[in-house]
Amino acid sequence: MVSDVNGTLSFLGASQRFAAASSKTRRSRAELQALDERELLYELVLNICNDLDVTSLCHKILQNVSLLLNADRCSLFLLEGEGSEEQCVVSKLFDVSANASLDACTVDEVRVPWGTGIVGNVAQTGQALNIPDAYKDSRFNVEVDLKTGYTTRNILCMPILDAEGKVIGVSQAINKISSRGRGDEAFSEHDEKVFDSYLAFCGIGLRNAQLYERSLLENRRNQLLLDLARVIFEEQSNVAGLIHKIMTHTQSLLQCERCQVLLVEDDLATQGVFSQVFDFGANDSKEENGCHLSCHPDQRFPLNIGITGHVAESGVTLNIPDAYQDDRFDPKVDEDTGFKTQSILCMPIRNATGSIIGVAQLINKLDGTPFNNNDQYILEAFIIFCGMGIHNTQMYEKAVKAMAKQSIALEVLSYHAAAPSEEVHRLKKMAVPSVEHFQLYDYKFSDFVFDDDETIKAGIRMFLDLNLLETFSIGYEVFCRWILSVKKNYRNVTYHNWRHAFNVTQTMFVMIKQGQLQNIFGDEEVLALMVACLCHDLDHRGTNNQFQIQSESPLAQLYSTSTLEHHHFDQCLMILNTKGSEIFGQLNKKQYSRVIRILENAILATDLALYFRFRSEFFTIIDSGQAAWNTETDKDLLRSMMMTACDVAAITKPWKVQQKVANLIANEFFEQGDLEKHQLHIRPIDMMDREKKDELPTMQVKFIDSICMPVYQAFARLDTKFAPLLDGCQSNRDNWKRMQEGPIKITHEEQVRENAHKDSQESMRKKGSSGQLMQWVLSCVRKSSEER
Ligand SMILES: Nc1nc2c(ncn2[C@@H]2O[C@H](COP(=O)(O)O)[C@@H](O)[C@H]2O)c(=O)[nH]1
Ligand SMILES: [Zn+2]
Repeated sequence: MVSDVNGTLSFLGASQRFAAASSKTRRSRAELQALDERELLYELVLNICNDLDVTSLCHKILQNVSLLLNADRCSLFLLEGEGSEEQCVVSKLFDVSANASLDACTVDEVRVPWGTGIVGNVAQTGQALNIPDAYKDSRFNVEVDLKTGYTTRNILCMPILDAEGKVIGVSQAINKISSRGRGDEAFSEHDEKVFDSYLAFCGIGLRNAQLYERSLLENRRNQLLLDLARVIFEEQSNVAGLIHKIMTHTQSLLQCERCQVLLVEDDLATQGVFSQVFDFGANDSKEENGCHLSCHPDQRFPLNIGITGHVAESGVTLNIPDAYQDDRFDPKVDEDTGFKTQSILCMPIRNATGSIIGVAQLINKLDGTPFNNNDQYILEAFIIFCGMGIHNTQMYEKAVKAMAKQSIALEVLSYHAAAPSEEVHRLKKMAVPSVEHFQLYDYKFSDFVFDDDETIKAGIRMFLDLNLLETFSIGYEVFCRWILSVKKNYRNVTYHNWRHAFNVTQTMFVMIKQGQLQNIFGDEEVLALMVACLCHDLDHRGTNNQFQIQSESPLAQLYSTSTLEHHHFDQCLMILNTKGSEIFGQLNKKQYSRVIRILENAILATDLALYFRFRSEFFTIIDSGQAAWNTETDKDLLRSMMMTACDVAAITKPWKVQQKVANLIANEFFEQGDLEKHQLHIRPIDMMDREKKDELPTMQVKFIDSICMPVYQAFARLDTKFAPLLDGCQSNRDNWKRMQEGPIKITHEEQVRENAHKDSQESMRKKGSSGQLMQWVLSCVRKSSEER
């Protein structure tokens, strides 16, 4: 250990201590004494001018001073705590004689308060003191003589100034050795001059050595901080491990008996306590595994007690030289352990936002001195890194916990999301009527005449008709559980409920069948599209993306764009992964990832923002007649546009159906508008404002013109098989347009057509019930073939 900038012991290595010492061999004492005064002064200046090690330099200065002045002993003090309240001079080397080696000279540090005694006085005034009889001078402290048994007779004490004339230390020569062999000779005026001249050079040399030492110190400190930063960023997974590493570094750097880190509880419910205390002793193992690091997560104690409590609450650093003299110190902490606390350096640890997350406390420096500014300076830098490291690690631990919680929540959710076995078995036993029974090939299909069970059966029928269960080896029970689970995961909201999803799926089914799209799409795409339609609004809350953002819902925090659509897809995956509902369970890896990719794109495509982004590209390839339906890009575009066409297909339905659905949509919009008014305190847009309900016809015309008409026109251009969608949309537009002027009068012809459609639906339904026996027979056949 060597001295630091303040003149106190620090951590520079022994090799560095002597590295800078002059390489020039010193002349013998006899040779030096033979020189005249000018030559001697020159020789002694040369002797010190290359030494950049403060301690070795001080030793040389004192040896030279005792030679130069014929003094028996010399001492040197350096200024510490410059400009602060604690400003003092601290002995560097004490009572050095001309022949004493450096090792023999090292003494306990003596601190002389500013202005006190002879040394303190010289430091304060910057004036030399030549005292012929020390015992007659009131400033002389006899204690030292009493302690050492040495008798001080006379003293020559001089300030050491730097190049700017500032006091940087004090040197003192004691007891002039008389040339006449008598003991009564004091230091002369001539000695004062010689001492003054020599100290002028010494001051410059000392300042240079101090600066050099400071730069070494700074270098070493930076190196240590870099090491610490590396350690901190290596260890991000566990707070205890990280703190152990930090404390090992801190203890070895600052050489103290104990190093403690106390973490503040950040859980709101238990705030106001230290939640974890880590204690590392100088003799504890550096190995994390076999370490004596004691961490007591269960020993929570209040924040407002003792030194650590004071620092945690006030955020102020405390540097206490004698703990027992400080009222805030609680001596009980030593009682049980037998440990004697002497000095304490205690600092708050802050995170990146400046909040106090803990406290670091160092106790008792190994060399018995109090903690100095230098220690404080180093610890401060350490603490910044520690704060970052602890904060990051805590965040990481929290994230790991949150992930674990999330997977538990998912497990629970998945359990409750699945349809109950009784329902699955009940459905499994039911007959599934034909496509004709439900009129599933009809663009004019409406679900209103069917109950929930029938919609489920119609859903199954569509998948059976497309041969998807057989193609992908989907077990019938698995499929029943899956479709029931999908239905169960739609909320009972006004419009975005199971019925809407079911109708969208039916439109997709007609488009595929009537448009003979199985010639373009493979089975995987058909499967993905049908699943996408049925799942595309899963867990919809009856409020749109804008509402999620405005209400800062957790969903919006998770996904900033296509918020709900991402959530619908997540829910879809959750059901697909639920035990017993894995309809993709028999797909090979390649098929599975392709189907999932198409499924995700299709669900996301129901965000109208994406429809607007991609539709012009679609219209261009349709109009150019250059569509390449064998390429993934064009097929992807086609699938996305089909999702929109199916999603808004209520607009193509017979007028009565359209009116009913438009009212459901409008009511759900108004419910959102109410929430916006009363919860978010914002004014809803006209479409969601129930006060503007009379404007529904105008809004429907706008909706048709801006969104629906362009997509159905494009499909009608693509293939006339899709024209009924456009016709239905056009007819509804006409009706809404007419309604803008007043209540609609339906023409006789329109009424006849509407009634005919209704009758045919009703009669198919009835036929379905009278033909139940037949269906039952068929289902038995299917069941027995499955069992086989
Ligand atoms: N103003 C109207 N908006 C409608 C109508 N039908 C549907 N929509 C809106 O279109 C999107 C479809 O996306 P979804 O996946 O959420 O169903 C959505 O914003 C609907 O509210 C209508 O007749 N009028
Ligand atoms: Zn939808």
